[in-house]
Amino acid sequence: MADNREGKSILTLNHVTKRFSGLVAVNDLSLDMKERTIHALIGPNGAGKSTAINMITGLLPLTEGEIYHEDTKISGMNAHQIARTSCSRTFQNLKLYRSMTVKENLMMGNMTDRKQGFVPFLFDIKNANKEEKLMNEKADQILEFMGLKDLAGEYPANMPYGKQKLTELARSLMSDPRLLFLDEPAAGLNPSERVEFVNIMLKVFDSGIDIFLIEHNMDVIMNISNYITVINFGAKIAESTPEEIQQDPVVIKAYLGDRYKQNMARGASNA
Ligand SMILES: Nc1ncnc2c1ncn2[C@@H]1O[C@H](COP(=O)(O)OP(=O)(O)OP(=O)(O)O)[C@@H](O)[C@H]1O
Repeated sequence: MADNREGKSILTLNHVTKRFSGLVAVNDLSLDMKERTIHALIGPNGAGKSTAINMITGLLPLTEGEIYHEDTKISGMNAHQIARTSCSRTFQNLKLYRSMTVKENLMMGNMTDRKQGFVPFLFDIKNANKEEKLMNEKADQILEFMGLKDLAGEYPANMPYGKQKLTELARSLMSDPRLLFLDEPAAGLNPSERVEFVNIMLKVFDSGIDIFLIEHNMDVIMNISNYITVINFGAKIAESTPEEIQQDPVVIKAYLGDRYKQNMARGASNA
């Protein structure tokens, strides 16, 4: 896929830093994600990836710096305000409601992102009924799109982990995002679930939603991302296309390791 570096910026981080008392978790990180791309943020454990995504989506305040979604400054906004700028996310650890069915989880996801909040919804019965009908239809469409229609009435605990992950992704689509943040979407998936998830991610991208993702699985990263930013100890050490990143000696030393390089060489000679 083309990396679209000349395109319009959809997410911009300007000199973003996060300090937890003495520890610098994210250190002067700048990044420019272009629209119509899948942009990956990678790095070793503890490099600061989750902290970065938590700041971008409003779960953590920045210590320094600024973040923009297109031309809107989103640093300083809370998570709900940022969600209303057409950003949506999934989490490293699933956050599904265990006592609700798959479809109820989708509808609840939309409820928490509602523009007027939850309380007016409770008192405005006429509009609430209309809105519930629309949400119902939308949930059905998304479940169909994601291949989850047959599981609409199922409870998450009764489903394989891969389907639970897909349910979380489906719920994140209920708010009509333009930009989707995925925090380790392939973690815990078996190889066939991983293939299914990647295919669905690409389908979501093809539907017009740009994707920013954190992921440790290099097959996933190298196969689907257009552009990669690599961080180590909170600071950016490289950014480029997947082809260039996997050849970058600094990235190999800090993260990918010599074993990855040898596997790549073996793969190339077997091709
Ligand atoms: N709330 C917190 N308070 C103090 N330190 C924190 C907090 N959250 C994260 N850290 C520290 O900040 C650093 C970056 O952590 P972070 O979870 O962002 O890394 P990561 O790259 O997402 O790691 P992983 O790949 O293991 O998920 C780590 O040293 C971590 O211990």
